Amino acid sequence: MANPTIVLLPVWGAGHFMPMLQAGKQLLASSSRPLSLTVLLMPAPTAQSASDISDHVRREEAAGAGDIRFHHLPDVKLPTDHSGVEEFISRAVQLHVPHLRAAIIGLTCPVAALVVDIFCTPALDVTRELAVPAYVYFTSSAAMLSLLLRSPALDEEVVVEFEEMEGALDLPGLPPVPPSVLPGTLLERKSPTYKWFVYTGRRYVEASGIIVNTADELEPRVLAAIAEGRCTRGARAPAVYPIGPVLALTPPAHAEEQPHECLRWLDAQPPASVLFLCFGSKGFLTKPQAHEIARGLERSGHRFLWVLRGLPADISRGAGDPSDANLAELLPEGFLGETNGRGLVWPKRAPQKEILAHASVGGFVTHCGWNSILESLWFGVPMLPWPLGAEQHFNAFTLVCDMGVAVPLKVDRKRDNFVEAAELERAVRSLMGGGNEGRKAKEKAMEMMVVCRKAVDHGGSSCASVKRLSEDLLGGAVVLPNV
Ligand SMILES: O=c1ccn([C@@H]2O[C@H](COP(=O)(O)OP(=O)(O)O[C@H]3O[C@H](CO)[C@@H](O)[C@H](O)[C@H]3O)[C@@H](O)[C@H]2O)c(=O)[nH]1
Repeated sequence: MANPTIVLLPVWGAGHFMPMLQAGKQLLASSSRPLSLTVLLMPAPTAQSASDISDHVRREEAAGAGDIRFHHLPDVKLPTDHSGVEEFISRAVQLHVPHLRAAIIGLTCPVAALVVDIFCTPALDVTRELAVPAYVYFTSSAAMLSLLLRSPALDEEVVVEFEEMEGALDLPGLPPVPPSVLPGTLLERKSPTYKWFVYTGRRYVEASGIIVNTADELEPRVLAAIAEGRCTRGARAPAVYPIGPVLALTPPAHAEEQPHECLRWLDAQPPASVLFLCFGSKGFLTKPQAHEIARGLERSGHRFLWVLRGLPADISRGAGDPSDANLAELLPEGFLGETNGRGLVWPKRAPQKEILAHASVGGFVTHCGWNSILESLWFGVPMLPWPLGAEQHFNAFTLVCDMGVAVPLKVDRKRDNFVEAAELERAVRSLMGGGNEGRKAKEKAMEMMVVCRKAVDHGGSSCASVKRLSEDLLGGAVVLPNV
């Protein structure tokens, strides 16, 4: 009989697809018996995501490493009347449920599990029907997982909107959480995205396990709280496998390849002197905000490498990718000339991981996507958190208040996450200027770098977790009637 296969159902965003595939590859590599990967690809909703994914698939197929098969699911008519990204993805996944079912039934080998992205809760219906073990691949932090698992209880305990409640929220394993940092999905209880969040929290307990892109040593208290059932009202929570940091690191460039222009610019800068600003795969800035940043950076006097992206061409879809920035239109007149030599503004997607790995980078202004945070920790770079949406305000809170790897930045969430020039200048000076706050964040980030690398090394906690997971998957493999 053919080797058992792990079926992956990723969603298309850069912060979801790549880490999930990478995790799947780690599982194949650490399994004691041969396993294969079947990756189900839902058609991506934007041209950029579609081309990112097909590039990635092409590279994987060309490399031919491991037994990995990609299976394209048919097109569906995507929703256009959604109220948020979460609802958009979740409804798209719902439309794919029949295709998913057919794809799994059509497999001609035993199925070890279906591993679904955090947005793919509707797929759990298929695993239940076919009695296939279901696992969730959680692309965000364990802190965020604890919030999700605890959300059905919070929904009953708190009767007003969270922002109107008195005091802080109790999330086991974390310092008291101010409601103002909760993900936007939780801030309006009547909204479909709120309902989606609580529904997801309720259904996660059905999974055989939750694979989390974190390490035991990064979030020890939260992981312990989940394992002890303190986030699920004492009920046994699904087994949690912290296997991170899972980072899809770019292989070193061939000697004959020219390094990226941003890296060549960094080569000419002193060690740890450059502040790197990048707002994730979806982040873009308006002209007033870009002006404010420009003024803040100029006045701070520090060196910077700023990835500045413009408005998506089609903003109505909620999932649009930012466009290449028109710098002449977005930046104040004269800014590029005045900062020439100590600053570089890059208007397109940049090789973030390679930039964070560069010795000249000393700080990172990040939108607090979980992958960006892990990448920053992996290279020991302290952060200035500038959350823009999703669970990023909550991530920013944990970076500052729990991990201590970031200097706080005042972001006005009620004004579309606006940051004033003076506030940015203050925070940049604090992070990059050698003061107490910045030094502490740097020390902590260096500590976390060691922790992250140890965790995935042989004998490390995440390495052990991947092994345990691959054994559990092998043990649970199901033979469907078609085999
Ligand atoms: O110019 C760029 C911009 C981004 N990246 C990469 O793109 C990924 C971005 O991932 P992440 O930092 O997680 O941000 P998002 O793409 O915004 O991720 C979504 O998914 C994450 C994981 O669930 C959530 O934490 C975020 O809030 C959500 O917005 C990272 O690997 C970056 O290195 C680049 O290489 N170059």
